[in-house]
Formats: sequence, structure tokens, C-alpha cells
Amino acid sequence: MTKSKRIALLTSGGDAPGMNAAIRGVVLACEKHDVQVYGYLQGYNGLIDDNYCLLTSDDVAQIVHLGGTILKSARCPQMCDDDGLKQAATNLMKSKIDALIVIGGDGSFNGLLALKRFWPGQMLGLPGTIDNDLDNTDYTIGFSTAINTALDAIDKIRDTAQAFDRVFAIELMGRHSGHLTFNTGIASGAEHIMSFENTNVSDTDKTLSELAQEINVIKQKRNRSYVIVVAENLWPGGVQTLATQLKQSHNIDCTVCVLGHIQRGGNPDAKDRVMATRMGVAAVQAVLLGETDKMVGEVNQEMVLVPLKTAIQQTKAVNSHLVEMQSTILKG
Ligand SMILES: Nc1ncnc2c1ncn2[C@@H]1O[C@H](COP(=O)(O)OP(=O)(O)O)[C@@H](O)[C@H]1O
Ligand SMILES: O=P(O)(O)OC[C@H]1O[C@](O)(COP(=O)(O)O)[C@@H](O)[C@@H]1O
Repeated sequence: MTKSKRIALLTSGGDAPGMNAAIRGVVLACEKHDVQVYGYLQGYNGLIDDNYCLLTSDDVAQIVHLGGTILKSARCPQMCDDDGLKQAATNLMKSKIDALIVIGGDGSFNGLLALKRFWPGQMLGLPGTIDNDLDNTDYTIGFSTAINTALDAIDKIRDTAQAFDRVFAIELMGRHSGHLTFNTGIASGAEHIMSFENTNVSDTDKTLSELAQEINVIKQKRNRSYVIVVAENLWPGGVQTLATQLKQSHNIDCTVCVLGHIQRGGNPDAKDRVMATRMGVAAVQAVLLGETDKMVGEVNQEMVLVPLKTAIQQTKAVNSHLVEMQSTILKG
């Protein structure tokens, strides 16, 4: 790649701690190779509205430790129709962009593949989502930090739960995958994990009775706190409904806490900062080598390039050993 090459960079979908570290990695690697970085703002909206700023090492000097994303993020429905895609392609061509790097989740990668129909440039994706649901990478940017954030919150809930011998149901994010719920549940010593991988919601009465029985057994042995972690979008009606049903059907008081967007914020931990930086640099190297339509992933601590199509073919399953282990050491 010669001096005049241009890379467009944007963050899309749910923001994730470590996105800024990835942005910094891209910008610093580009500066080493005299590549200009066009930072498009607010996800794909920036491409459609031609809203960008040129990024230099000065702009990324103090961001490695910051959560969120300096480029802002968004969900951009216009990318799902041809008019939006054509507008994005026109703007990329107008600025003579050679390659587009998108930091986001599987939806954002679908956006890249859709844009391919109208724009011939190189495309690279970096996995950025707290959900860790992208296949062909061991981890996504933000997952590790989100677990630690949730863990910190649950440890605090445990203190008050223990003081009152209360039952708590705590809802975790993850959209339709249980990576956050399972890992946080195990790390926090939750008495019960309710996630897609281990919970039958087709017969909620049965599941509820079994849960109530478990809670009662523990409470009879010795009154103490009981923490249930619940994946969002799992229980019909949500976690509040679960608590109401426990009271109505089994006379068990259950306090609800929805951790929500707190899991998306905060300073990225060391693991996310290092991995995101590596991924940003690896993406630029891939562009310089002429690669396209690939996701940069981390497998066994090595950077890998995976075709975008393969990366989004299926959602990454929660490690079955974790699910099995949990059912061995604790019911639920
Ligand atoms: N099928 C698609 N075609 C075109 N663009 C898409 C498609 N799916 C998602 N996108 C774009 O990617 C954005 C982010 O996707 P979303 O699923 O919300 O988050 P994530 O990238 O974190 O999975 C969407 O708002 C949209 O702009
Ligand atoms: O902030 P929003 O738009 O309500 O989205 C919430 C969703 O975003 C996430 O936090 C992250 O998901 P994505 O990375 O796929 O966008 C999910 O866990 C959650 O279901």
C-alpha cells in the first residue's frame, strides 16, 4: 500500500469496552505505514451522512483506558435497504477510501457483506460485542470487561442478600446467548444459572417447581442467601415475571435486579485492552497485505483471519464443559 491509501473506520452496534483500544491500534498502525484514517461517526450512519473526521495519533493518545467509543456507535436501519447502502458506497468512493474496518458484532458484519454489493473496496471486521457470541474467535472485545463489571455488581448484591437471607434474581445481558450469564454465574458462585443452554422454558410450571424445590431445600438446611442469574430474553415475560410467579405459586419472595447497560460501560480490563490493540494492528496489517472480507479473531492467543461469511454463519455456543460442570456441582 502506498502513502496515499485511505482506511475508513467505524464502530457499530452495541458499544463494548475495548473499542477505543482497537481504534487506537488501527490509528497507530496506520500512522506507521502513512495510511490516512477516516473515522466515521455513529456507526453506519456516518457512512450514509458522510460524517467523518480524520484521525491521528494525537486523537487516540489518551483513549486506551476509556469505555464506550470515541467514534460513537449506533444501530442504523438504513443499511438494510439498497438506498442506504448505495449512499454509503457513494460517500466511500467520493473520499477515495480503499478499505473499511468495522468494529462490531454479527449484525455489523452483515452490514459489511450487504455493502459489498455496491462498494468494491477491502473490508475487515473486528469482533466488538460484550455478548461474545461470534464464532471463530475465542473472545470478542468487551466480553471480559463485561463479566468483571457484572461480577463486581453481583458480589455487592451478595452482601446485602446475605445480610437479609434473601433470594435474588439478577438479569444479565447477552441478547440470545448465554456466555455472559454462564461465565458470570460460575464466577460469582450463583446458586442457580438460568440460561438458554440449561433451562427449559417450554414448560415454565415444571421449571418453576424445580427451582422452588431447590430454593426450599437450601433454605431449610440453613437460611442463607440464594442468587439466581438469568439470561435476558430467556424467561417468558422477563425476570420480574419469574419473581412474581415464584411468589404466587410457591410463596417464595424473590428480589429482582436487572443489571442492564451497566454491563456495557466502564474501563476495559487489561485483557480487552491488549486483545483489542492486537486486533486493530492485525486488521491494518491484513489490509496492507490485500486481505478482504475477513474478521480478525483471536484463537489460542494468536490473531487469525476468518472469512466474514464463516464468522457469522452460526452463533458461538457456550462452552459445553462449563454447562456440564455447572450441572455437576450444582443443580440448575
Ligand atoms: N442484514 C443486514 N444488512 C445490512 N446491514 C445490517 C444488517 N444487519 C445489521 N446491519 C447493520 O449493522 C448494525 C448493527 O447491527 P446490530 O445487530 O444492531 O449490532 P451488532 O453489530 O452488535 O450485532 C445495524 O444497525 C445495521 O446498520
Ligand atoms: O442498547 P440496546 O440497543 O438496547 O441493545 C441491548 C443489547 O445490546 C447488547 O448489550 C450488545 O449486543 P450487540 O453487541 O449484539 O449489539 C446485548 O447484550 C443487548 O441485548
